[in-house]
Amino acid sequence: MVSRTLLLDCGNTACKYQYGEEHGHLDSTEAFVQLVERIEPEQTLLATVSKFGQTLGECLVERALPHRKVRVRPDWQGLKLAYAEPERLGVDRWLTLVALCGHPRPVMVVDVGTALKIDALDGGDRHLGGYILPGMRLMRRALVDDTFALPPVDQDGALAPGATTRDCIANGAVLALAGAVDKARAQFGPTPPDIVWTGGDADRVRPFTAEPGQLRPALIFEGMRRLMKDADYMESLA
Ligand SMILES: Nc1ncnc2c1ncn2[C@@H]1O[C@H](COP(=O)(O)OP(=O)(O)O)[C@@H](O)[C@H]1O
Ligand SMILES: CC(C)(COP(=O)(O)O)[C@@H](O)C(=O)NCCC(=O)O
Ligand SMILES: [K+]
Repeated sequence: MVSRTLLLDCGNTACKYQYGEEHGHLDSTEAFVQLVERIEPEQTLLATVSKFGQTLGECLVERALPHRKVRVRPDWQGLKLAYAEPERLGVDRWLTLVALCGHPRPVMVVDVGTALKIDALDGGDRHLGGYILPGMRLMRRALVDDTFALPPVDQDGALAPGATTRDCIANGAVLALAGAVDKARAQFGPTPPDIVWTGGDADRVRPFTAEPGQLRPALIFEGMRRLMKDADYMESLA
């Protein structure tokens, strides 16, 4: 069943899909319609935190294509969420925790997308809370939008102090995000957690942190595949 299920992970910048061995990005509803007409999935599992993802959900309804939308379940398989209102946690964040559930040591996930999200588990499937920061592009764009003199910057950054405006901006974002990740690690208790990285911009930050950790680009899909194996959970979405 999993192999004939189309998995969609719609973030605020990019909508990613997996279908068996195939994966890619979808940047329009037309591209989405072409995809489903070509592959004819048995069903679609949609995880979205974006308007575009919501539109794809409507598109599936209009075409009467079988689909389910991932919802946060506060007590999934003993995964205890730190939020008093668990349903407020972004499904993308929850899916990274689902993927890491059962990790035998404290572990911190760093998801570098539109926003940079940090969440940690204590090694016993208890969520210790997290952080939400502007991601790489948002951080740079905020400077352009709210100043008169600062230009848009596209180049990759590094940790060294800049000697041009562009380098100062590019490297400032790297410094802020890599620094935040290093600082966050110390907030999750006396045992420094393992680090797992995901998100489209992970490799723009990861090389500049103290601990390289592990890169798992498809972590959200790993979470979705785990949920697919849980018939009760899938049933609860129907
Ligand atoms: N094919 C691609 N399309 C869009 N963004 C991409 C692509 N490949 C890498 N990226 C990078 O990934 C970032 C988005 O990361 P992602 O984790 O998908 O964010 P979100 O889940 O918030 O949409 C972009 O800012 C861009 O730098
Ligand atoms: C924090 C987010 C905007 C991140 O979105 P993304 O960077 O993946 O596009 C998303 O996880 C979200 O809408 N969360 C709901 C609020 C929360 O998690 O507390
Ligand atoms: K995301």
